[in-house]
Amino acid sequence: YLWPNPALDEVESLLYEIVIDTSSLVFFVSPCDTFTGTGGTISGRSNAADWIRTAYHDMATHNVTDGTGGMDASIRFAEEQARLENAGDGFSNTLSVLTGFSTRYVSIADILAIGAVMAVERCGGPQIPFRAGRVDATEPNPPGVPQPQDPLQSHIATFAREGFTQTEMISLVACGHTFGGVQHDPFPNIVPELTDPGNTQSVAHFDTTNVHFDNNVATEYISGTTQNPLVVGFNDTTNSDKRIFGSDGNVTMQSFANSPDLFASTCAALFARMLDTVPSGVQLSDVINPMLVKPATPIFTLDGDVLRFTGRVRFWNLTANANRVVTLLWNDHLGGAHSSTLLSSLESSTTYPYGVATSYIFGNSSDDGLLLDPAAGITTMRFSVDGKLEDQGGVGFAVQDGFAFSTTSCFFDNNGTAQYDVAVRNGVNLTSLYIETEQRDNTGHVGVTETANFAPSGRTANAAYSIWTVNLSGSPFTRYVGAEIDGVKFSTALVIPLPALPSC
Ligand code: HEM
Repeated sequence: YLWPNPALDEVESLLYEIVIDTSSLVFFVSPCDTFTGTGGTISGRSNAADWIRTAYHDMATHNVTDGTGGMDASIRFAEEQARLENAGDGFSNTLSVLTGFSTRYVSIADILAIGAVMAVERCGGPQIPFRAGRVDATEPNPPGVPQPQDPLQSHIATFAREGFTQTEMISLVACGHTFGGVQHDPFPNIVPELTDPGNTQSVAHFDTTNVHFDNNVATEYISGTTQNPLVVGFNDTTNSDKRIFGSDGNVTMQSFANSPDLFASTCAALFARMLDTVPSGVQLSDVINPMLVKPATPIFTLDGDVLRFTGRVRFWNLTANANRVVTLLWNDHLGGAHSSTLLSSLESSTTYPYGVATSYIFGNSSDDGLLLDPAAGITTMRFSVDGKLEDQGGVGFAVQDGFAFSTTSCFFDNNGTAQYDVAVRNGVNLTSLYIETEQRDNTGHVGVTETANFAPSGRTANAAYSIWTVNLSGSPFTRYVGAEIDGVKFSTALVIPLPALPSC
């Protein structure tokens, strides 16, 4: 994809800038027996298993014929969770962690899919190609998740309705059931109460490595040692894995038992298909790979006759070179071309599981040349690394300097109201300039509303920019400035008041 793309930029970071700290999604599956529901790690449960099961149950309502259902986060509705086919608290546990990671740009459905990917990848499984763009359903889907007591023919028909062949059904069930197990509480007719202080929720696991992706679900099944409660359960009616795994004479399960690699590659492909099963009309992105050159959204501040340009750029897997020279090149509105060597003192490197990111900050000090003449401004950036040009195949990295925060913003101390000034470049095709606020609705979905409009103040900032203004009270931290320029909407965090506005 081409930068800028706020939605894909965020997803790319979630997938590849993997740091395990309390604010990260992967924290909740690190280590893989982490369980944030009742009982913690001694419960016999795991977030990893819950997250994978949740993704399947969200997808399982899909109907290939009419294109309804699929990965759309409809599982978040209480009406779906109350159905017998969605027994257990695994869905509410999953959503209580993952919903908070959704944003205006990344839907809950995308986050559920990323959660499943992280659970598999961080717990021994293969890398799963990821596409973004799932759309959150606004109401529950009709029922349609398979249950253990259903006959084999019904399971085959259900997976066909979801878009999977019988062989794919066998495989996908095995791929899912390498994690977790069946709990006593929601399934008392399958699992008896276990009196095990290390398994307080009485979970009968599908294989002996229940928080780790591996082919033990197949090797234990083929060798006859399996304790999978859906294979050797005391009630044969609910032995759905036994009927499903054996439905092709064990050919598929035998192949998985023979080859961990075949199991891993089959699961990677089928998990991807499961997660990419979306209602018709939803358009997913291409597979998201790490971006080799990825700027962060630049921020412009207009200070009198100076346009300050601050930003950051991240390079992926650069070859080590102590004397590396990275240059930012840019074109301006007057036909000029400029360059500035980025300071190695502002370089930092982070090693992530899938690669090394090397970042440079630019424009936050006065000596690296990014104090621009406002009339010239900037239209596009390019980078050069040791002489090699990085410009998205000639397109460049387009930058929007049509609006900039103005340092004329100020604070009326008497009543907590601030005057927010934004400078607008003369001559831009500006349709509207407004304050945005984000809020979650009662289903967790993040919406954006335009809550106030800027108006021209009649003041000019300099020959190139005029000031628009709005007075607002309350915290700026939840607010964004939005602008529609040439029919395209841009949004940027409201950073004017930082560190502090002067008094008006
Ligand atoms: C005919 C198809 C299927 C049936 C009848 C079935 C049935 C079940 C049942 C009864 C449980 C126990 C849930 C609990 O105690 O909370 C379970 C757990 C699980 N299922 Fe399935 N399943 C099927 C297909 C799948 C598929 C296709 C996947 C994923 C690709 C999957 C992933 C999981 C996972 C990860 C768990 C463990 C949850 C946990 O331990 O919290 N299942 N399944």
